[in-house]
Amino acid sequence: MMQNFFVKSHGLGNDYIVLNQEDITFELTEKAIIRICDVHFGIGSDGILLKVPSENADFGLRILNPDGSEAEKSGNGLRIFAKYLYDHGFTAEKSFSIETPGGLVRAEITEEKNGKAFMIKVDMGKAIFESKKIPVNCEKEECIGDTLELEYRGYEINCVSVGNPHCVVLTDELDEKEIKTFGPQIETNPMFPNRINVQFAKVVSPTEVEVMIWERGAGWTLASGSSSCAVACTVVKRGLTERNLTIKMPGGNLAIEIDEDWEIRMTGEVREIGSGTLSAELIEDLEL
Ligand SMILES: N[C@H](CCC[C@H](N)C(=O)O)C(=O)O
Repeated sequence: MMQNFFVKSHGLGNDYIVLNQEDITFELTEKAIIRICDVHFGIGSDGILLKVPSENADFGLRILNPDGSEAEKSGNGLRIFAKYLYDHGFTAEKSFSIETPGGLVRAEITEEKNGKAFMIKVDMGKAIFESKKIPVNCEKEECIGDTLELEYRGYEINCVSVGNPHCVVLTDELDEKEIKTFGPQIETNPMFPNRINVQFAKVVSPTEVEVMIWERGAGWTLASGSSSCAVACTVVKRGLTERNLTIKMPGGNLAIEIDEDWEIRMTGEVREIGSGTLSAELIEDLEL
């Protein structure tokens, strides 16, 4: 592949730039990540997916947030990466394993469109509710239905890990202004040693939940796969919905299945936006 070749794709409006560790001629420092993800000084995206070698799976993946931090897992990122591997000739298989810092998952191309991957299913692994494994500073074994006091108000929260950490707030009314105000306060609250992804979720039926997202290290995004999994696990655990449900986000819907031992499967579409090479001038600026 060409040096500094990139592909930009989105899963329901949650967009990522895919790079291959073997092709890049620069060090992917925090500064470089921030610059590449910047919509004005870079390509612009909700993060970078970096293809890396793996000893334990067919492929390896690192997930980098636009603030330069690294995530353990990304649901839309895994679906976008699976499409990249299939469409750009890294595999002819329709099912393969991917190792992430948050665990090993399996991806499957379930539907093609004009010979390219379209619908992708990912076995996201098992939900973890134990506070110390999320991690959440909470005396209780699980942080479900607990109160988090912020400066001007409190929230009842439900915390779960799907490889990366999540804090779910159940609400009757979704308000973009509210999550953009309190999302960052929850994300960075000292209760969460590694910070946390935040979702506000409204149950609309036994099989449908509407969600708004404030992502750790990325802020407001139109969709989030791991957030969808975290919300689904929360509403199932609290007996509010069935185990097979649709998570509806501003960017689109994901189908989530939670089985009896909290294994999670997520299915949804991915679309490629474009591809190209990072200019030498951008690379020069990264090294300033
Ligand atoms: N910002 C997240 C990673 C990306 C999650 C989201 N884009 C998804 O599709 O799961 C974190 O720091 O855990």
